[in-house]
Amino acid sequence: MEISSRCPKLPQQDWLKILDWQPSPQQLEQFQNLYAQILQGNQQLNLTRITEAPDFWEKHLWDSLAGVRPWLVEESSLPVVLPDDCRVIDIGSGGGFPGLPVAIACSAWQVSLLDATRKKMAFLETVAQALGLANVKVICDRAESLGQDPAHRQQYDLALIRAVGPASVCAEYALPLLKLRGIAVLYRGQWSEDEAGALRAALEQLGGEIVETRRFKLPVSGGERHYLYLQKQQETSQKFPRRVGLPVKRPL
Ligand SMILES: C[S@@+](CC[C@H](N)C(=O)[O-])C[C@H]1O[C@@H](n2cnc3c(N)ncnc32)[C@H](O)[C@@H]1O
Repeated sequence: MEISSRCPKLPQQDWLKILDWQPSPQQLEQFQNLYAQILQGNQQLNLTRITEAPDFWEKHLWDSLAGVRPWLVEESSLPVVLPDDCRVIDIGSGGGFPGLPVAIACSAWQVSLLDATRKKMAFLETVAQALGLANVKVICDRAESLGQDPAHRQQYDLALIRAVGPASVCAEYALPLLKLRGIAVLYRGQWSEDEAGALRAALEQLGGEIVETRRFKLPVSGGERHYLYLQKQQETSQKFPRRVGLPVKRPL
């Protein structure tokens, strides 16, 4: 492919480090093509500031997959078994992270990428096609609206959400979209007990619980990452998510 040949090569080592998972040759090629597509899309759209190959590999690919490691390596201690054709939603997907790397790694999963920005979503549609990802769907909407739409409310086994806002806002976006017992993965950098306390208070109102918190160091830069696993224990009250803008303006 012409784009790939002009694109720097991604580092190939270290996938196994901490992640305990190794992509197939086809998946490696899809990751490389994803990198090429994102670099090209970045010329028109403000998709990401992470463009150097080692950074892209670590902060977009590796980090995206670290959040779903419990299912990648089938050693999950989480109280949920995801179905083979797991329905996943990546909320505030932006340039396609973590949803696209997850769709590449878990090809049986049905991954919906949700973002409010139409141009980014149109771009992600073309990327999914170029990569041959038949398991990816793109939705252009606000999380607050989708969470009140019966076609999407309580329809997902797994919600992924990275860099979209404070944890309680992410929880208000994610919990209504989950099936009962479904899991939301909150991708965080630093994480404190104070933040955990605020999140627990929000989850009490939303019918969820933090069932696990995992901490990893990124394999190259050593940056700290936390992955929070929230489970929906009870149906979320119909009053959540609140109307567009309110979760951010007045976090739970
Ligand atoms: C900082 S970017 C993060 C993108 C990606 N998740 C990542 O980690 O690279 C945040 C994205 O969330 C989207 N977003 C923020 N609030 C949203 C909402 N309420 N509904 C849908 N998308 C939202 C924005 O349009 C933006 O693309």
